[in-house]
Amino acid sequence: MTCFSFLFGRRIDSSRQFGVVDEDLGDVPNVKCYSYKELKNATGDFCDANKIGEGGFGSVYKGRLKHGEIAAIKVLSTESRQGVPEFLAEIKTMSEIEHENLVKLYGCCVEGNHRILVYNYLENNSLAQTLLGGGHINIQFSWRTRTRYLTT
Ligand SMILES: Nc1ncnc2c1ncn2[C@@H]1O[C@H](COP(=O)(O)OP(=O)(O)OP(=O)(O)O)[C@@H](O)[C@H]1O
Repeated sequence: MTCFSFLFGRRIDSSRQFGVVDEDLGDVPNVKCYSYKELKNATGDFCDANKIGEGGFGSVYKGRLKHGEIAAIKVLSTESRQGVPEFLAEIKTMSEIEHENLVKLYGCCVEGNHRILVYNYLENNSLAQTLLGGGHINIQFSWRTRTRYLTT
């Protein structure tokens, strides 16, 4: 509850940079809120050495949270084609779904203009990279296996 009061409280400020949010946040379930400071510490100040990827949302960093959990920390970039509505939609969707094959949303950070999502960290990068090669991947599939995954 505290988290979403906080979201509401910051909506006006964040709208300057990310655009006004029309979404009804009332039905968003409780999600853990992280401080920007904790995520900054977790990622070594979002340093390049900890950057693990880049998506439509912005940069993704690997970090160690204060209780030791390793997390994938997705920072909404100001240049992102996605905005606060997509950020909120991702929180809503991911907090409602729990499945062994889906990444788990630990929580988010909404502080000033910072919009950050915190997920559990998955080894071996994305399935696409594992199948297509490239990057530092520990799994090596045979071409027969790759073809099977790509055609099913
Ligand atoms: N939970 C995670 N664990 C480990 N690495 C991750 C995790 N989430 C994202 N990444 C890395 O960050 C990259 C970008 O991920 P992100 O989810 O932002 O975008 P995407 O799904 O690749 O693309 P889009 O945002 O356009 O849908 C991924 O390809 C992956 O390498």
